[in-house]
Amino acid sequence: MITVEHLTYEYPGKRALDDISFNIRNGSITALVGPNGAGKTTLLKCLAALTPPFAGRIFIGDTDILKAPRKCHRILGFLPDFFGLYDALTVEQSLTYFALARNMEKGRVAARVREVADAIDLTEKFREKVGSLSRGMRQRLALGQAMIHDPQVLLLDEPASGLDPEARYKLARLFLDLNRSGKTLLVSSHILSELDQYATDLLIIRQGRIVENTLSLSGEQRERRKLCIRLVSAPPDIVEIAGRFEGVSDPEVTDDTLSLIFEGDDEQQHALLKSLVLSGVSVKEFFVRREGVQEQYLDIVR
Ligand SMILES: Nc1ncnc2c1ncn2[C@@H]1O[C@H](COP(=O)(O)OP(=O)(O)OP(=O)(O)O)[C@@H](O)[C@H]1O
Repeated sequence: MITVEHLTYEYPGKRALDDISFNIRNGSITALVGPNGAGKTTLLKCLAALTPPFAGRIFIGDTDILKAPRKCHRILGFLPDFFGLYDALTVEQSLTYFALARNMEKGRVAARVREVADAIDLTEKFREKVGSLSRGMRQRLALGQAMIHDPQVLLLDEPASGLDPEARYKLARLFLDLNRSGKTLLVSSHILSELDQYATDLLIIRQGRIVENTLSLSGEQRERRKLCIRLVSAPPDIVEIAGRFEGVSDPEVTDDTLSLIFEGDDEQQHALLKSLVLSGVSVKEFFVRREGVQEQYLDIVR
C-alpha cells in the first residue's frame, strides 16, 4: 500500500532520514517505533506529502506522492504530533469544517460528523466549544478530523498521548475496527505494550535508518515464544543441554531460571519440556512469554 524507495530527508545540518526503503502492506496496522530523534515524525510528514524529501520516492498505492500530493491527501489522513484546533468552534463545527475542507459531498456531511464523533467518543461534547475540552478530548478530536473523509490510509503520530487508560483501550478498539473495514494504519508510539494490542507489523527506525521491518506479527512471528523454566537448581551445563533441542535458540540462565526462545507448535513445546524432565533437569515450574512488539523492540535496540 505504501512503498518508500531510498528516502532521504535533511534539515539544515542534520540528515534525519538516510536512504530508507520499505513497504507497508495493504490492510496492516504497522507500529512505527524508535528512540527519541530517530526520525519518526519526519518520516510521517514525508509520507503525508507535507514535506518534500531531499531524495527518494514514495507511493501510496500506484500514486507517486511527490507528483500528485493533493490526490494523496484525499486518500490519507494524518494526525501530527503537534496539531492545531479551532478553540472557538464546537466539536460538531470542527468536524463539519474538516469534512467540507476535504470536499465531502454536502448531503453526507452531517451523518458522517455524527458517526466520527461517536467513534472518538465525543458525542456528549458535540455542541461544546473545543476550547473547553480536556487534553485527551482534544487529542481524540484531532484524530476525528484526520479520519473524517474516510481515508484508506491513516498516518498517526503518537495518537495515544494524553489519553487516560480507558480512552487508550477504546482507541485500540477503534484501530482494530478501522483495520477490519480495510484501512491501512501506520502508528508511531512510545507505548510499546499497547501497540501489542493492535499492531500486525513492526517498523523500527533508529538514527534515520530502518533497523527492522517485520511483517505479520500476528502470523509466524508470534509463534516465537519465550519459555521461562524455573529449576530447583541449575546444572552447570544446562545452557548446553537446552541448546541441543530443535527449535531452541538463545538459552540463558539467571537465578535458577532457564529462559530460551522456542519456535514450534504446542506439541513440539510439550516434547521439549518432557525431554528436559526425562534428562534429569529439575523443572519446578515454567511459563511462556509471548514475543510481542515490546520484546522484539528491546531485543533489536539492545
Ligand atoms: N526543524 C528541525 N530542524 C533541525 N533538525 C530537526 C528539526 N526537526 C527535527 N530535527 C532533527 O531530526 C531528527 C529526527 O527528528 P524527528 O522529530 O523526526 O524524530 P522522532 O523520532 O519523531 O523523535 P521523538 O520520538 O522525540 O518524537 C532529530 O535529530 C531532530 O533533532
